[in-house]
Amino acid sequence: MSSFLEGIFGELDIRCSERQYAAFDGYMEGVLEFNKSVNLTAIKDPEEFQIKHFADSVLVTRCSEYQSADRILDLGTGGGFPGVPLAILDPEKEFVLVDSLLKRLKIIDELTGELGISNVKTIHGRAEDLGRNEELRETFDLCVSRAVADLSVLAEYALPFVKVGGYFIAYKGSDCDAEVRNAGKAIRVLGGETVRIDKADKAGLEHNLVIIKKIKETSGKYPRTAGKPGKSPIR
Ligand SMILES: C[S@@+](CC[C@H](N)C(=O)[O-])C[C@H]1O[C@@H](n2cnc3c(N)ncnc32)[C@H](O)[C@@H]1O
Repeated sequence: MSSFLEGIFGELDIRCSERQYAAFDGYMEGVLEFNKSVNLTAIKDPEEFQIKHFADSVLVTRCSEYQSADRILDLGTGGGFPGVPLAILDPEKEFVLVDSLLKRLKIIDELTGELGISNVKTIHGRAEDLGRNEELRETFDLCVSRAVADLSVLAEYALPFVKVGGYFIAYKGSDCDAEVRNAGKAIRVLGGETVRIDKADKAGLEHNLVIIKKIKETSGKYPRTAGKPGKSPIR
């Protein structure tokens, strides 16, 4: 199975050891098995899984903002994306995976434990609550997040976790210019500044990485209470 992934990673100039490929295979098999009883992903075909979950997750490794980060938060990780593939690729970095659904995190814990992926820690909770926890607030070099919320909402979830000088990278669809424009005020109010949008156009992938720098502390007013950012985004 790993030869298919090797082919895609080859196109992306990503190199892995046999052990890492075995971890990717084991994680996919585990997710697909658990997926029979707990909804983790709509993707069931192994090749599509490797493109949309593994290759898509690890494209961020080309960004210098990722390369220089040591402590990384994956917000709304679901079945472990992009956090687990990144943790397999970069065992020297520390990954914290947050989600409001405990069932999904327990599966990630079980699979990463079995596969010896020791640089992953999961935390259960909503971003709006955890973002006020002093042990987490403004402690991450980088926050990444894929398929969680509109950027104006996501900025309120993510930016409180990022250290001043660190980055938030949002995985977005191929056509996200209007979404980024609409989130301009929220990003500014929360202490961020959009640096650039990286377009992914390799290996059949179509997405954008929106790279936001944290340039000043987030006001103590944010994040607002659970549910508020979604109901009335900062505009
Ligand atoms: C569509 S899934 C995406 C999962 C994964 N990031 C991916 O790309 O496959 C969105 C996930 O975000 C989580 N989520 C949504 N809002 C959240 C919040 N406010 N705090 C924490 N997790 C949240 C959901 O529980 C869900 O697992």
